[in-house]
Amino acid sequence: MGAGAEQLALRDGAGSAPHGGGGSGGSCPNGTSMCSAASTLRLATCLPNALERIEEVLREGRRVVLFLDYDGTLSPIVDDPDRAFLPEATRQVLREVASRYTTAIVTGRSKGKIMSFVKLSNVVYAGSHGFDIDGKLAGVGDISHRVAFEYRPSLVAAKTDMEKRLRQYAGASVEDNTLSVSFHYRKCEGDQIGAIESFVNGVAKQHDLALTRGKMVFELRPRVAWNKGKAVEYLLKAMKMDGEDVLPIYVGDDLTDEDAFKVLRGRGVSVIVAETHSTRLTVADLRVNDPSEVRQLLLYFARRQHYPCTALDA
Ligand SMILES: O=P(O)(O)OC[C@H]1O[C@H](O[C@H]2O[C@H](CO)[C@@H](O)[C@H](O)[C@H]2O)[C@H](O)[C@@H](O)[C@@H]1O
Repeated sequence: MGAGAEQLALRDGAGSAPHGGGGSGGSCPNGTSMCSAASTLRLATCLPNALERIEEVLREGRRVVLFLDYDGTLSPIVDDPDRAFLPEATRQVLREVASRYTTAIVTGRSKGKIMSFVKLSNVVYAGSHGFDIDGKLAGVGDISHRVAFEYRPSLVAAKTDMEKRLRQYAGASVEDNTLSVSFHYRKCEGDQIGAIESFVNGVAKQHDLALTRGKMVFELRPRVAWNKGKAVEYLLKAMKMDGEDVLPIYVGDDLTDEDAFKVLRGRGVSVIVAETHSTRLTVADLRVNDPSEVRQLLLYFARRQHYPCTALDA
């Protein structure tokens, strides 16, 4: 871990080093033992705000590479997954940030869908939870990597099975993310969720797929050892950004982002998007409140004066 991140942790009111280092239990306003140094998992609300600490993190001068989740991070959560558009102000600042720092979007969305939402050519896209990577960086060239595409027929079959049962679960919808399939229950009655989970679990078993959980969504994906964390490791190498002089920063809100947070322990800085009333446990180092604070964080990168630029086309 970079010294900056370690200092951050030790000075944090939460009192624990995020990467298993020292420090004593501290004064988290929530007063919970989850904030103690002995625990790796901490309440998100115990974490310092990234907007207050980012300058300190960057002081050591490592070259920054940014990994950004989409839903709930760049784009606010909305009821209809097809209408989770990127706010125009965020697109503008993201374009600017990506012209200065190597930037990748790591999302559960299909690659096609995320490209249609973000509409920027100077970022790398890791769709389907990192199973489907595509992008082009000046000085590096094409970055393209698809994992477990042989599972596509099983995913299509699972999607068909789930669609057939949609009428039974009012409000539910199915989303094809190419190398994962989402079953959304945000608009379903609360008492249906148990039945939905058993149903989706059955479909997962039938087609030999893995089941993961997100924000009011169950997701089926190939049963292989790959996730957003593996995608980040792959990308760091492919981007030629895997040296000790590099500081990877990952911002995300969902459970699937924890895989990436874990990979960055001892190596980078992870920022969870979680509101002040959140009960979420996380291995992240820092927190921001919501996508508008993510935009403020990006704005900080866009406006920063003295920085080692890492986007090779800048
Ligand atoms: O990795 P992410 O970019 O965070 O994608 C994870 C899932 O996000 C989307 O679902 C979530 O956002 C929707 C729109 O705000 C919301 O309606 C839904 O309840 C959330 O779970 C997306 O639709 C999924 O396919 C992604 O896997």
